[in-house]
Amino acid sequence: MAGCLHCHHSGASVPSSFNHSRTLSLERRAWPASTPHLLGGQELIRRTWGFQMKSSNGHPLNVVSSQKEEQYTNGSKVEEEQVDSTVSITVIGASGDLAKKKIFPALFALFYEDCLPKHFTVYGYARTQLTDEELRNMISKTLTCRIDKRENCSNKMGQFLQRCFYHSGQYGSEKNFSELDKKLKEKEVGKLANRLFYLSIPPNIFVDVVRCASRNASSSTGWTRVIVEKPFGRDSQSSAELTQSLKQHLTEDQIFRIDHYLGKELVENLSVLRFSNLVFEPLWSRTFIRNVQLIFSEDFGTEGRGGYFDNYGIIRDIMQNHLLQILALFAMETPVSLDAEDIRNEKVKVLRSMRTLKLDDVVVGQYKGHTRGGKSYPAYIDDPTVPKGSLTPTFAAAALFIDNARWDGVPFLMKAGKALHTRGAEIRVQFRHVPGNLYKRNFGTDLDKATNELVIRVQPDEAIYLKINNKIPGLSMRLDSSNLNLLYAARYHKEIPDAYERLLLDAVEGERRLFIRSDELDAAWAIFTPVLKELENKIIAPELYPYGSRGPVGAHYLAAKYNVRWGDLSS
Ligand SMILES: NC(=O)C1=CN([C@@H]2O[C@H](COP(=O)(O)OP(=O)(O)OC[C@H]3O[C@@H](n4cnc5c(N)ncnc54)[C@H](OP(=O)(O)O)[C@@H]3O)[C@@H](O)[C@H]2O)C=CC1
Ligand SMILES: O=C1O[C@H](COP(=O)(O)O)[C@@H](O)[C@H](O)[C@H]1O
Repeated sequence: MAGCLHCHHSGASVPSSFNHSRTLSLERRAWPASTPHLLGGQELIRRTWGFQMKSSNGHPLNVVSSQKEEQYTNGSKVEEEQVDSTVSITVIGASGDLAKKKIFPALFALFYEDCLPKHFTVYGYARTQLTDEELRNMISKTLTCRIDKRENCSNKMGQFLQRCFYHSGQYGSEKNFSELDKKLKEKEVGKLANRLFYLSIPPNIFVDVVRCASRNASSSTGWTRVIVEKPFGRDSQSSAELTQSLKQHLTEDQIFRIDHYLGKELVENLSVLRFSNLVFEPLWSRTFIRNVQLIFSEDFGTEGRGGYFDNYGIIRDIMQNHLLQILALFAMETPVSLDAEDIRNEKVKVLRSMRTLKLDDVVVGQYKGHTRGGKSYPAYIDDPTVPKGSLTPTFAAAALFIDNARWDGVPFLMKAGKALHTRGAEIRVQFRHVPGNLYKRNFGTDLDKATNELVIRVQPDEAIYLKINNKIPGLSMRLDSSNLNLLYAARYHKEIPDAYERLLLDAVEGERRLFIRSDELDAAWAIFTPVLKELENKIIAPELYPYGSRGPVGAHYLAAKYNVRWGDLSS
């Protein structure tokens, strides 16, 4: 584990679980040791290992083989101090885009950095018929080594691939999951077995998989956790139904709802920036901040994912989750500690203090075909997987408000779009004007140009910069706006890990801070559901914008309504 400098990023009170031959008492517990569980109609108080006993539907999840102080593996008593543990990571939907593009590469990166436990196995599961070797071939094409550490790269890849296996099965087949269980057990023999399932599949089969996995492939000696990919429903109701269905088979503690934006380096840094710098924290309120902007743009369309996207649209795809999560982290009160529950409690409070979004405060757009420099770019509706005449927005801008003492009246503007002129994600904080500014004359009439602005560029070219007013050197008194610039590439000569690496590692460690709790999800949907319904019921036509442009002009009118100018226009 020497190479993994992860330990542990939050500095939270949770012990590291990377001590392979650690004592069981160090094991992260799914339940406090005295949590009551229903078992066969009787309530038992577990005072032993704290592993969860069973799901609410009566099926075992993390069943411990003994109620006594001893731990048994394959019938033989294992002394507390001697048990080695292993983690089996099963990627459900292993043949898919996300698995190939993100999950397997992230797992390899963790292995490469010595961040995975000593004993681990990766299983791919999908309907596609593949042999272990075929899976390895498929994965190997997407693995890369850190640019700054190429030593032993091919050796490491070989070692990693030897730990990868495949099982073909149907998503709703208990029999197929029992077969998987048997294979997992063969690799886990003699060890305390922890299991992580990653649902990298379309949402309509989430519940089937969770049912089959919890009934037939839960660990009988260690923990079982499930990472669930978005979308978590389409609105409040469907999200609540999904949560309820998942909770028939899993407890909330076992569900790791992933929002990969929370795993991005600069989003993770947001709290550090604010809570550990005296120059920022006192300014973090309506007293000094005029508006906050959360901007996401992609310079490509929905090509290849139109089928999925058309059912969701950009508000559900980006705003309700990624941008809203950033907003909650940005605006929360100081948590009691860095513990996951303390942070998530504060995020929920922000979300619940937010005003329900109104139609008047939303602008929607959709990209249309465009020819530039002899090259043609398709319209959204040219995608063969998108229904003709679709009104699904590929762009949206929205003005949101947090009705609490800290943020009363401060507009939080969001803008997200596909097929725009650039790719990026950033947080822009525009500060108020300096009262009675002595240098007012030097800015001419446009005081907004003198606004201090803090920019947190999440991607690409990660950076934090602060626009300040400065005297241009020389004999005259002329001012300009310059940047105090922290460009990550110049400051840190280290490759930034992919968001999925951080999140997978957290899930293995049982760190829930960067995963979405069900009450957060409910609060998030409550903000957006009414407007989503209204857009659909009133059949609101999106404003068309050319592929590769800056998006609909309506976004500027919306900002102007709140006396805001989008900060990305001047960059
Ligand atoms: N791709 C991305 O960039 C992102 C994806 N996500 C989410 O991650 C999850 C996985 O995404 P992605 O990999 O793109 O999805 P895919 O469409 O590639 O599906 C993954 C696998 O699921 C199986 N599958 C696909 N459609 C069906 C179906 N209708 N019924 C049963 N099985 C099906 C296929 O495997 P087989 O046929 O072999 O069983 C496929 O390889 C989704 O929930 C998606 O919303 C989230 C963020 C980004
Ligand atoms: O969740 C999603 O995110 C991607 C953008 O992620 P990024 O890390 O590449 O910025 C987006 O393309 C996709 O539509 C959405 O589902």
